[in-house]
Amino acid sequence: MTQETTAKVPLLHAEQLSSTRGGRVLFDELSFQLHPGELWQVTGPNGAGKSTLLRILAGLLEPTEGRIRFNGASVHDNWQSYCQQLLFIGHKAAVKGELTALENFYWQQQLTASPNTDGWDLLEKLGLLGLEDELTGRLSAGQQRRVALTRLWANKAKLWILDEPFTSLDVQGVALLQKRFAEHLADGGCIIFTSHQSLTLSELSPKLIDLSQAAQVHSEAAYD
Ligand SMILES: Nc1ncnc2c1ncn2[C@@H]1O[C@H](COP(=O)(O)OP(=O)(O)OP(=O)(O)O)[C@@H](O)[C@H]1O
Repeated sequence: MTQETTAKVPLLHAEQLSSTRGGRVLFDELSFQLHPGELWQVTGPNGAGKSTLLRILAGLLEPTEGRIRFNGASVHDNWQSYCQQLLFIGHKAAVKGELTALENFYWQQQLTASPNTDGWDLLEKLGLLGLEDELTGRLSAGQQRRVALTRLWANKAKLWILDEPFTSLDVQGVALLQKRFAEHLADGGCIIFTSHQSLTLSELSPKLIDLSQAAQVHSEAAYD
């Protein structure tokens, strides 16, 4: 295989995905390809099917039709290796409330056998120093979101699927997360996420999947 051919193999290939929920077609025959270093944003109004699409990509929900390939291989037939390359964070913070921020981080790190990241450095980076002894369940929504986002440092997955990762974050938190996005993309990772807001970091220029209409528009264009 030539280098040129290799470069064209998408990390994630969604083929002809359709989803009908509650008798309503959310999207139909949706196809797109995520290549290393690419950032994709799923947009659309409340109820358009953004979370549904991400849950399908993460293997948590079956599509009505269609299939997904990772590195050219069917996700369905290679489930275990897909899971090792995938980081999914849903729209709820999904942290363990009875653990501290540091314990949540170490738990995630062990779960994913990730390279060493210093937990204290990360707490400082995420503005959580001073709260290290507090149970995560007693932190504010934005602080809990920051604890959840420690997973982005405690994981070596290539593909990030993030549902509303900016929810509850303050301006500084949003900036920090965007910077982390840029690092991951520069490392050859790719990210697909939902958000009702536009990104502000100039180096991030997502491709858009717009689920505004049942027959959604797939746009290659980034923000203006
Ligand atoms: N378990 C379910 N059974 C049936 N329908 C569901 C189920 N979960 C969600 N839906 C429906 O699927 C549609 C899409 O929901 P989804 O959560 O994907 O939308 P969304 O675009 O992420 O919305 P939001 O911007 O509000 O987060 C909604 O109409 C919702 O009611």
